[in-house]
Amino acid sequence: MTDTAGRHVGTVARIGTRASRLARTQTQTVAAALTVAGLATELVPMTSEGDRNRASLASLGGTGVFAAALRTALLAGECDAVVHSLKDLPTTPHPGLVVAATPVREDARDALCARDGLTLATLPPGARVGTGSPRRAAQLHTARPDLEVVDIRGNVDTRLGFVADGELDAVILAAAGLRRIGRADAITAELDLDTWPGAPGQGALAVEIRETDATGTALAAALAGIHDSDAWAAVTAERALLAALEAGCAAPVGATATASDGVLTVSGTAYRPGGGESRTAAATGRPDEAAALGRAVAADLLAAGAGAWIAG
Ligand SMILES: NCc1[nH]cc(CCC(=O)O)c1CC(=O)O
Repeated sequence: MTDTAGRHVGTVARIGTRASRLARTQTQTVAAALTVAGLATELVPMTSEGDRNRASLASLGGTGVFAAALRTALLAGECDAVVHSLKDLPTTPHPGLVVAATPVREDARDALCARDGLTLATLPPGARVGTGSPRRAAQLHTARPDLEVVDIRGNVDTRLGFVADGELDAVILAAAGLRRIGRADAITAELDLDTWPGAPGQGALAVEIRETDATGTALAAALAGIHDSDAWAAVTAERALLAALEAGCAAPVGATATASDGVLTVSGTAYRPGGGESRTAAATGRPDEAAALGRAVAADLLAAGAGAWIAG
């Protein structure tokens, strides 16, 4: 295959993927969309430290543990594109790489997956709820100080297994991931974004490629065809908010932005790590102001005293 400038870009776009069911499903979805857009694709399996290591996300260094190995392989030319969950992607751009597409976003909400159809309101006092996320832990402590929050790790199937085998009463997971792998049946309550914002970028995918392939290639053209500009504006605002707080994906920060019909709304909430206190700020503007809006919301959160909860 040659690009519009006649350069050789390989006959098939090789898309690197982590081995988890969620990662494979997400990569296959993007590959299928690229095939429809006229590009031949092939999946290349990889392993990341985030998948190998069962230590807590925070102790692994949080941001970037899932993305790092994929990015190294991409830069080494072992694959031509990688698909990330945007919420796992560090906000600092990686030298030599660019996010070339964000497809239409899935559900950005968190979901409670509890035994016996229980909801956040009906879980009994002392119920054991699993999450590895400081944001979800702070949200749980805030909404239900009487619950026991248990730090867990593992992929989506592993976490659902803790409820199935009775070790935990519930776990909190991203609704998007559950839907993508066909496990929406495990959801007993979806958590409203107004009172329970998800992680910045949650529910959105990012396709990252080498900067040198970003213009004039068949890969770039096909990616432009699966890009959703509203999803891009929303996640750009949420990630600018996170970056301006100098916080990573392990920070107790939720953000939710929506773009439609030329209007972008951005809201962010920072939590005291142990729960019990939070600050929320919001802004509205145009999609092309996404990054500035996100930074403005972050500045309001810092002015309201949220900085002390995010540092460290
Ligand atoms: N940190 C793991 C991770 N990264 C992306 C998702 C779900 C899919 C998404 O949010 O887009 C998950 C699992 C979860 O939080 O339940």
